[in-house]
Order: sequence, then C-alpha cells, then structure tokens
Amino acid sequence: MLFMVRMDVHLPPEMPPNLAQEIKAREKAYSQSLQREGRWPHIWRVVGEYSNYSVFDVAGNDELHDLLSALPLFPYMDIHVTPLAHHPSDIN
Ligand SMILES: O=C(O)CC1=CCC(=O)O1
Repeated sequence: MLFMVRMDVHLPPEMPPNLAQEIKAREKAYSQSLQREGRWPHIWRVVGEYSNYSVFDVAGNDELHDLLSALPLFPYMDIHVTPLAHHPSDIN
C-alpha cells in the first residue's frame, strides 16, 4: 500500500545543538536504510519549511505506524498520513 506522509519538524529551541545534530544524523541513516529497502521511495522538502512530503510503500497501517514511530525525530514531528489508491485515469 502507498501512503503520502507529511512531516513537520519542531525541534525545541532549547535543545542543545549537538543533540539536535545527533538526532538528525540518526534520522538520516534510518531514512536512507528504508529508502534502500524500497519502503520509503520518495522524500521531498517543502520549500521554505522544515517539513517534507514522503511516499511510503508498505504492507499496511501497522507497518507504517511502526516505521514512523521509530523515527528518531518522531517525538518532535507532527505527522499527517494520507492513504493512496489507484486513480482510474492513471495510464500506468
Ligand atoms: O528533515 C526532515 O524533513 C525530517 C526527515 C525525515 C527523514 C530525514 O532524513 O529527515
């Protein structure tokens, strides 16, 4: 199943910069491992915002929830999930 996910990151201003960098480095490594596995095929920056739109290709809701809740930035993000279905006009 495909899901479009918007993630808005809100790191607390009082977080020490070295801790923020460490969390971001773990987030990047985790994200890139899922991308290599094909479970996170798209990630796009929202212009001008500390946000992304991503597409996940997973078995279902439970797998997506497990994957998202394991993100190192999960405690600092608002996440909105949109399940995607095939469009009848899609030629692919
Ligand atoms: O920077 C972001 O949008 C948050 C994020 C998700 C995966 C990643 O590497 O960074």
